[in-house]
Amino acid sequence: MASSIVRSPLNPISRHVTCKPSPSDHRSRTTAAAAAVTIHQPYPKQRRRRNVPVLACSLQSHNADDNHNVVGGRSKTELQRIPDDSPYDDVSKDPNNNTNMLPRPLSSTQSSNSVSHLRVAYQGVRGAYSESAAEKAYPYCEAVPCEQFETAFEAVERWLVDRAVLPIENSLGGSIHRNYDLLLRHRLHIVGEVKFAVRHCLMANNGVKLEDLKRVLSHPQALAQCEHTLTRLGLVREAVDDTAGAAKHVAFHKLNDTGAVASSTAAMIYGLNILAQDIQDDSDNVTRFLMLAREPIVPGTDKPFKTSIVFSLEEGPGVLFKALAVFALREINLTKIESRPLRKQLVGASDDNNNGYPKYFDYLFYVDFEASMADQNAQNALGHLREFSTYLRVLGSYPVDTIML
Ligand SMILES: O=C(O)C(=O)C[C@]1(C(=O)O)C=C[C@@H](O)C=C1
Repeated sequence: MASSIVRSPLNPISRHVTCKPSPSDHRSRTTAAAAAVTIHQPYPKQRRRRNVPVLACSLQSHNADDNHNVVGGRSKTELQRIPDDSPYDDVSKDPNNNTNMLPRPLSSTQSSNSVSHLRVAYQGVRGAYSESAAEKAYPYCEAVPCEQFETAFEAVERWLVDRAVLPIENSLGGSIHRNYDLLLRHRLHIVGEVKFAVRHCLMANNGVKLEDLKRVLSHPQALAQCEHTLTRLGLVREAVDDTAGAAKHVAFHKLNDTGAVASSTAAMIYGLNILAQDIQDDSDNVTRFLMLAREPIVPGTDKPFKTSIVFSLEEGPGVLFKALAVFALREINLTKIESRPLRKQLVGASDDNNNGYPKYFDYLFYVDFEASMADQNAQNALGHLREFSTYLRVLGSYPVDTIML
């Protein structure tokens, strides 16, 4: 009986050549960034205007049509706006003195589903739960598939898309640590959250029966969420980049001893047969996704807001207790706390010595609390926390998602 997860040697999504832009050359950066979008249209019937995947590494296109698709309904000049880390973000250095290049704060309604024509990056291929979450967050959006989580962050930073929607925690599998780390590494802002009910199906090619299956492919989180069923069936588990990518791989290679764990939407898109439905260990299986943008939203007090922060603490007894007490004292409810190893170069901390011994186990604490940054109580709590934190960053203050889909 299989108990371990093995990483599939096959990457079902990426079959691409690299062409990295030079970081020093703005022109080559924007051109290469635009060329990072390549054509993949294996499914002729599309529900709505879809874009082509953003790849982890750029592919220089030689096809004139590719360039047309890169634009995806927007003008090329729009896509070639200056990225956030550009030397031109100070308008005085912009040769065209174009003030439109300056980021504008979003209003809290812009973070919500009232915005149309947005291009929204998600990780995975069509049929991934992240795509559905992106469509819940921005119902009229153009969902843009990305190879990796990091690609989605970069797509926003390079103005290839307007937002990214990425999973951060699941009620059965826990935190998606990679995205916590990427939130710190990148300078995007959390502008909203989406909670999405994840209902997994076991699927295979037509004619393949449950008893024919020897192994099953899926995202590691999805495999973990279906632990009981997969163990009962005695299937060898193989981890791939996303659930829909697993379904696509099984269909594309016409595998007859391998199934996939993915959504019913993925089964439909890739023409697979659903052998078992709702195979997650708990019927209440919810993934929380974050909506990310280049600019923060203006926090309000007109509806329930949540704020996400990250901080590190001075060394000493009871410091974490004191840090959490700043919220308890003000009756601010914490909804999530996560700790991750602190990589000093990311927060600019100095190399500490612990009584002459080097310190290897420094941590960052990610906390979500139920208050808006427009609320004086929350401002006071953070002012208090700053007194004994060595690093503090507000990742975003955004409306709470109260509608479960
Ligand atoms: O693979 C997908 O379909 C995803 O959207 C990714 C992901 C995740 O990373 O947690 C999202 C939701 C489910 O919990 C399983 C997988």
